Amino acid sequence: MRIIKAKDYLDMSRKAANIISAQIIMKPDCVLGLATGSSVIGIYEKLSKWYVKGDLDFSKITSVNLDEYKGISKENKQSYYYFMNEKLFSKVNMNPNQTFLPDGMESDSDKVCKAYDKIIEKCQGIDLQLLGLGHNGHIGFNEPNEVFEAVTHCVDLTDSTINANKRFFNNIDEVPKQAYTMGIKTIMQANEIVVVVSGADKAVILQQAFFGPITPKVQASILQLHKNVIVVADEAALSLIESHSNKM
Ligand SMILES: N[C@@H]1[C@@H](O)[C@H](O)[C@@H](COP(=O)(O)O)O[C@@H]1O
Repeated sequence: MRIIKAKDYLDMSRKAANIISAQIIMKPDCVLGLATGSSVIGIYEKLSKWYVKGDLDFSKITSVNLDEYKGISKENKQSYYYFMNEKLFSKVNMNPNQTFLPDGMESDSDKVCKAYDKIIEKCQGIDLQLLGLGHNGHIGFNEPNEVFEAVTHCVDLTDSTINANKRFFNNIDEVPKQAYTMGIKTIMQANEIVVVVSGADKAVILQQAFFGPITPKVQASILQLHKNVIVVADEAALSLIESHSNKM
């Protein structure tokens, strides 16, 4: 695992966007595993700008997103589909037939999850997986658990996640209680993983996830076992980590 220290959110976004750009330039038909959340917005802004400048071409890229709320339509502004479309897909020349998220409107969980795993399987491997880090250590919507779930599944969101995400909704009752998420095995099979973490409020969980014991109670801790993980974090998020740590 490599940790790249960024000055602040903007610097973190620029550094992470550079890693993703390098992937796109070196392999124009790569498969990107994409994420939602505040931590990745700056990255999508950079990638969109570089596309407009003519530096990046997304036409051959395939993307598979980590997760989607259950019971929310694509048109709903809080859906992850809407987020991805607004922040990235509509800003670059991605082929809409090659961007995938779990179908939040399908109530048959088994059907959605199996269909999504088929899509991922057809991609023949994720070249680069982008991840944010939840305050409870979740990646995608893999919430603290007794086990690491392997493939796409339906999750009951924890109160802390519902609470953290209520800022995007009119009130807490509107926050969906369930979501579909890619599993840990699928994430771990990605060739390269880039985790972005920003802010003092993520300092404790960053320390637990990357320097604590590997446990399904902190799902991100499994990333310590991946051979090619880059954590791009700002100074505030890294404030509890000794700068002489051999991971930095
Ligand atoms: N499902 C998403 C995660 O994929 C994301 O990493 C996390 C952190 O979000 P933020 O970057 O806004 O802190 O939030 C959500 O719950």
